[in-house]
Amino acid sequence: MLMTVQDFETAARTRLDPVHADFIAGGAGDEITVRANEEAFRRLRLLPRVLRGNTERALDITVLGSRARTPILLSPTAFHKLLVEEGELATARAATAAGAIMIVSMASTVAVEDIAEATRGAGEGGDPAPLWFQLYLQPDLEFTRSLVRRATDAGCTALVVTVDSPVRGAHERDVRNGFLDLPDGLRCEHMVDPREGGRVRPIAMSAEITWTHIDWLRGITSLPILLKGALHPEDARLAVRHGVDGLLLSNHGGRQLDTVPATVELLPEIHAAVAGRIPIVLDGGVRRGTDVVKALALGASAVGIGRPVMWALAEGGEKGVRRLLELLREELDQALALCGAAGVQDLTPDLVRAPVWPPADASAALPGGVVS
Ligand SMILES: Cc1cc2nc3c(=O)[nH]c(=O)nc-3n(C[C@H](O)[C@H](O)[C@H](O)COP(=O)(O)O)c2cc1C
Ligand SMILES: CCCCCCC(=O)C(=O)O
Repeated sequence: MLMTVQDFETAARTRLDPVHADFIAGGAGDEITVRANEEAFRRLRLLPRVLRGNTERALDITVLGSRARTPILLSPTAFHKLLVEEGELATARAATAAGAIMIVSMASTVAVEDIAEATRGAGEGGDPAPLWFQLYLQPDLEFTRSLVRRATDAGCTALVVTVDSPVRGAHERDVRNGFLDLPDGLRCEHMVDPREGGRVRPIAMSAEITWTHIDWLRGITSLPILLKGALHPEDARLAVRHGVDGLLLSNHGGRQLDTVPATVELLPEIHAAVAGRIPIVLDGGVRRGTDVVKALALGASAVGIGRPVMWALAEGGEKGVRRLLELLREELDQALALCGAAGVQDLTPDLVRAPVWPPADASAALPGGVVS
């Protein structure tokens, strides 16, 4: 029975090629950050309010003009056709059924136009859930401009620019497994270049990209721009100065620079740096409704999930992802109820505790004055 995100992973692993399971689970280097993301959520404690009389909870959000029925969005993940034949079409239908924002990866195996088409009429009242588009800025600016135009024309309502990848992280599992390219028959649909007779370009992860490129992007689009992967508070402040509309606080699920901090640990500092001027979405290690509550209480406007969607897609295609999103919604609603909250807007930092035990002034009272 699939009751938790962990159950989806366990079930998916029985069906998946172990090489593909490693591609999903893996991270960079020693995978210290992969583990840190989940551990950091586990370390935090919730301190609920009581007797608040909230019989129903509001889970809906509006972020950068995009309305969603849940604060849990689908972070961009590559290559869904590795897992099921329909690939991103299945994911997108499930997202729209849940009223969840899906961020389409630039490395998706279905084109954004087809993904948008698949979501039409599939949402509540016929409205599709919002689609956002993730970009790795390519040094070939004309090619990047054509991608922005495609995403805009397809109806995407925000651009998410991944900035943590001047080079690709060291995915040692993939190297050991020899998983260095997509199998025959699959391709990154957005990298097909009509100017070059339909050649499929490699995705450039380029160290040439600077804030000047962000200014350039700001100048060619009126869509909201979020930066994904800026972790330093000074870069968060620079993002605001460069006209960026939001941050996706992410360490790429531990797949880029290993040993960076867990995102939820950075959240208070980043929240203070942007000082409410732009919204923050957080991803990395979100596996439970209580994790969503913790991130929102600490200042995130929404959270993203990456691997859980991949496991659910591998386990059961569109149905699997639908069930996953329902499950997380149920967990979130229950956690809100137990916190005494009427909805996500009621979540405040005082509901979260990072335990330091024993407290400094109490340690003298322990037997022998020992600090454990
Ligand atoms: C298999 C896989 C593929 C990913 N592909 C992309 C991608 O194409 N673009 C991107 O910006 N991030 C990508 N990410 C990172 C996710 O967007 C997200 O930051 C991360 O998965 C969140 O952590 P979580 O997996 O612990 O939820 C990928 C992650 C995984 C696991
Ligand atoms: C060279 C293709 C890279 C696809 C990007 C996928 C990604 O970001 C990941 O973490 O994997």
